[in-house]
Amino acid sequence: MNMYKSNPKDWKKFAKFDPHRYTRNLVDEGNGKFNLMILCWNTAQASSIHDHANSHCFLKVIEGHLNEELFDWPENEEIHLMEPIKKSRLDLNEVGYMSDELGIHRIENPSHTDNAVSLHLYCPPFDECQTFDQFTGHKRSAEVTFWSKFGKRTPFGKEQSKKK
Ligand SMILES: N[C@@H](CS(=O)O)C(=O)O
Ligand SMILES: [Fe+2]
Repeated sequence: MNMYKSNPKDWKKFAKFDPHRYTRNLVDEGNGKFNLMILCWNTAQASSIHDHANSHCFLKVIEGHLNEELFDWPENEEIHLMEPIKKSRLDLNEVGYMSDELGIHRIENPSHTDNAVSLHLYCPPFDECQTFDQFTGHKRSAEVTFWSKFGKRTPFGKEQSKKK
């Protein structure tokens, strides 16, 4: 991942943006052993504070840049404001690593003019994680979803219910 130098030609067809939320676009399922995905961050889009469900997470910025805020796991249920213990910036072609052992984090495209795109490898894959409210420290489970898989929009809304 470190050696790869971003070339949009390689990944453009997976990079789908949504005006309301950052998107997760599945590129490869690694025979069930890992998930490789492209995440697209419109201007000012961010994830909520979340864990990584015991998975190892490698990410590389392949367009624009991203900011990461690292937090400690909340110790108890008491209402408290979560303060970042570290803030870092990931520039184009930079690689980061995250796991539950390091804590929990939040990623943001801080730019108000430029999109950002990142390549994520999760091993093992996961379909649920926990998200945390920065203002209370309270957590809840959240299903993680793909905006597209292998370049095709994932069925959603009416289309999805027709299939059930
Ligand atoms: N771990 C997040 C993206 S990020 O904010 O690291 C996800 O899989 O959606
Ligand atoms: Fe993350």
